[in-house]
Amino acid sequence: MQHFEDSIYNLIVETSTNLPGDVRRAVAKGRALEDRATRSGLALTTIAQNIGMAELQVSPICQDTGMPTFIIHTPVGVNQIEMKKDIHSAIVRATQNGKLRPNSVDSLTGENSGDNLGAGTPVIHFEQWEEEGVDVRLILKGGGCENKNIQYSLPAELEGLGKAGRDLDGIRKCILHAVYQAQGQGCSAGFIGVGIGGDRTTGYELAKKQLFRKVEDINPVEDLGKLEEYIMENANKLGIGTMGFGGEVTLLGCKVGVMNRLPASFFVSVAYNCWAFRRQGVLVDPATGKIREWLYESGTGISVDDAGVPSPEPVAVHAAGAAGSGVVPGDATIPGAPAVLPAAEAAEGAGQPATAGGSREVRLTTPISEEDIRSLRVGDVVILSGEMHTGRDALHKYLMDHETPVDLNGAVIYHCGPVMLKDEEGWHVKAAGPTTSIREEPYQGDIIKKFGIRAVIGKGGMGPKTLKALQEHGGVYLNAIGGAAQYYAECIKKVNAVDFMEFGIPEAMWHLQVDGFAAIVTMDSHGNSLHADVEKDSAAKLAQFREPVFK
Ligand SMILES: O=C(O)C[C@H](O)C(=O)O
Ligand code: SF4
Repeated sequence: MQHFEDSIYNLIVETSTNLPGDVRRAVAKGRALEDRATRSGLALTTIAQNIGMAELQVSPICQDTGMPTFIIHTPVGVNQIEMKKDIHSAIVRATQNGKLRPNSVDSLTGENSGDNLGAGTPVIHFEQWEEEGVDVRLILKGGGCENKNIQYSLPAELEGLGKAGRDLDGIRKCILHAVYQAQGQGCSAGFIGVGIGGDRTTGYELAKKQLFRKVEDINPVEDLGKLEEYIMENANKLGIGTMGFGGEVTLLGCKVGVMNRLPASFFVSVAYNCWAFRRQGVLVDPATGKIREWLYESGTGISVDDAGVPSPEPVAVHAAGAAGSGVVPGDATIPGAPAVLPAAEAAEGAGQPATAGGSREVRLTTPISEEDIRSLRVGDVVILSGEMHTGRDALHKYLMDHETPVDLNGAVIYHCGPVMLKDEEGWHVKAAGPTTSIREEPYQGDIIKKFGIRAVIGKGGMGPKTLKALQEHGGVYLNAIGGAAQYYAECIKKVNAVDFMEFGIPEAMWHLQVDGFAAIVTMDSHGNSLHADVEKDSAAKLAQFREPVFK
């Protein structure tokens, strides 16, 4: 198996950077359902553009390259210990080359191992089979969507849906609830794998295994096929939309599997995967270790455009130059502005009642004044230039009772754990999309006030405590498009400095010079929150699924 390490390295790179054909078709289908002029439509356009950029630059689609999880079938007699060593070595190499983010963190000390190896990482499941080849499948599932996995123990009483019994209809309710509770926080529109039965561990395993099925396959169990079809027809009626912006498309795929259970247990386990659904597989020659065959259709050449035409060449997406803050009315033209903007203008030009309608494009340069922030409203598109600072879990906790190394008055904090590489010239950003902001809810309001921060960028929105602080202090929450790591990396012109490297690369405080960084105001300083509105609205819509369907 001389070439096995190389084969695994290629598998990792392909999985991280090139979204497979079936997933792309699902994204294209979603785009066709969504009005392009709405906020969700614009988000899908950015996602499509990001998919193209990642492939072209052979860089991670999303900065969170997840928990590398391998499922491997080997013929009897193949040395699994050697294979494991090769996998580890390929993981280290992919991390060094910026194809994977260092993602393995000591749960007690918080220390990042730096090479993606550590207790429990990567995850490798071996199984023997009677075929002659070695089948290796890999999924890179990020932390944000992993956090939205959910397990139900039936019978249960479900919010909005009432009683869910130990039958197909109870399972139906669990799945709809799972989609609802994820809101936009797992970077919807998502894919779900569902495991019925098993115990708490094997139920989740079964759910994750469903994610290895092809998006377009047909369930061999007739009842489960009907259930999948029903979910695909109805989950979109929840109106959560891409990134939780509200809209027509919330779910791109649903796969359900079943196994036996104990008489006393009835688990329904749901694995939620973001749109950045990165999984691939290879069939490997057991003698040489060379790749014989790729197991999922390559994404190359498969358009993510709803019209089915080849995607346009990805272009630089930053807004060019001119310094200074200023509010630009929605119909103004900004040369070289991000791709999201022309579509927003088109919406207004056509006078469509898009949810993004009435929004403006506002250019701001850091540090930002309170006056500029107070003028912003939910729905405005902000185009930022100047310096911003990354900060996520470790930094927020730290800042609660420490000082900051840089002046944060008027500053912008970006909830982001980037992929970074260093060479003789210094640090380079390889991928830099937003992380789920709600994790900072316990700290954010206090931190905003303590340091005079004016804007927080992240994804998925924040809660009432932060909203109150934004109102009192004069701040905004800006929602960037989750997973669009190449799109945002392009806006980062320079790494000015870094603090707290001891937190590890994703958690360090990176001081980044940006130009034309576009994000949407989803929480403003007047007490408005798009996230609260969408959650309330989708909760009301969930209740329409209360009555039994599968009797
Ligand atoms: O860790 C990250 O960069 C993002 C994470 O996957 C998330 O969705 O919050
Ligand atoms: S940021 Fe979004 S797209 Fe990336 S791994 Fe997390 S949930 Fe997935």
